[in-house]
Amino acid sequence: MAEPTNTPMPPGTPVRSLSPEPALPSLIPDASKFLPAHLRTSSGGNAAAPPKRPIVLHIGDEIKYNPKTYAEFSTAFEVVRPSAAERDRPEFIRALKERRWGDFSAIFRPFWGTGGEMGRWDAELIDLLPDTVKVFASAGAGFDWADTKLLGEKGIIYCNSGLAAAEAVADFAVAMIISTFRHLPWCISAAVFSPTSSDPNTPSTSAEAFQTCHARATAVSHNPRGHVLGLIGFGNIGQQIAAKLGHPAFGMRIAYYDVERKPVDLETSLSATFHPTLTSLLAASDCVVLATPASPDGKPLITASTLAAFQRGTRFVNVARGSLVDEEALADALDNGTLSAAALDVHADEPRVNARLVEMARALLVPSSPTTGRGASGPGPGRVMLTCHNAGGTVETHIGFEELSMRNILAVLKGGKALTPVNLGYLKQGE
Ligand SMILES: O=CC(=O)O
Repeated sequence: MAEPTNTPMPPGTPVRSLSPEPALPSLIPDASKFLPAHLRTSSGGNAAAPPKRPIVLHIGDEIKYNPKTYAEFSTAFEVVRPSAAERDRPEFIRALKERRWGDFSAIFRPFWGTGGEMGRWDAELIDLLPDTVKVFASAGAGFDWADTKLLGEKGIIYCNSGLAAAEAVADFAVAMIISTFRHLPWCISAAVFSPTSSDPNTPSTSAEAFQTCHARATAVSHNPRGHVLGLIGFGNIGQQIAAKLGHPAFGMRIAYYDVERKPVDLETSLSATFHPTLTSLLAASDCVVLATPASPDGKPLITASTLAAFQRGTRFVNVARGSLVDEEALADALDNGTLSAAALDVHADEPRVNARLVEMARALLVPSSPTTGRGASGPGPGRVMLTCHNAGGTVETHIGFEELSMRNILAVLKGGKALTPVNLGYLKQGE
């Protein structure tokens, strides 16, 4: 996303795009060779001797995919990697207090699955950072695991890696959007159904489940073409979803809401219609997709009150953050027909998934009066698709996470500009 879009919005601003926009040159260099990492694992002993090169605190797994960039990175910097035990929050705090890793200049988290063991980067951790820290570059499009405002106020630029994840997230969103139109969870689960329930509405044999689905899914399934896809957040991810599902491919009509209206030529190239308010977007959409970062205050955007603005029978997809959705209100909306289907990759209380939504995802209930889709009311089969925060998770994303995080640190510590900063708005002038 262009820097302004990715800069934190003023308090109270509702949404912005999930990922940065500037086109980077390929983030995926030759990854064919595995470079043994020249890493110094902290011994847990005394502070390091004064460094000749800036120290980079590398949290999480070793670099796997980008040997060329890592060779440059580890030549330019002294890379210090705390052990797994040191990344546990109490030990991490102890180490920061002891200045065990010296006066480091950057924090580097190249992976998504590791490096977060110390928990949220809140005031407790940030206040312990040495004044030398200039940049924190991390894997991940989302950045709700760090108080980026406080980091900015301390003069530390936080760079996310949404750009590297955008294609994977957009691809996954496409699958989820199609699922809401075609009731894929029903089609999949009926084919592999094994009867366990005594519920009279539930098919009692797998053959019956198969035939029921085969016969009845038609009545509630629709082609996406011509339907309005309402994107909340129109950064790199939202734009890629629009490009994949709009004209000429799937022929959906693209609408979006973002804190910043995008340039007209971009709107034109994606045939996207801007809505100045969330309510107006919701009222116009046949399928609403969340592609925006978590609210800075952690509050949900999709609540009973915003759900009231949806058209009856709308579909809903979340590939952004679970905290953006009041899941009980969402389950109510599925129960009362406000929503005809939902697909959620992210959940409010991961790794736990809302029990009502799980029940709906498992349901093989036959609709008592199949409708034409919109306006389907009451529990219906296959209306909820739930996945395990998988949208961004591809090898290509991880190659990009590593590369982009290193490039951000190289840029900032060599006196240049961060590539994908998200908190410049909180840095004092001149920093
Ligand atoms: O959720 C995934 C990410 O933040 O990249």
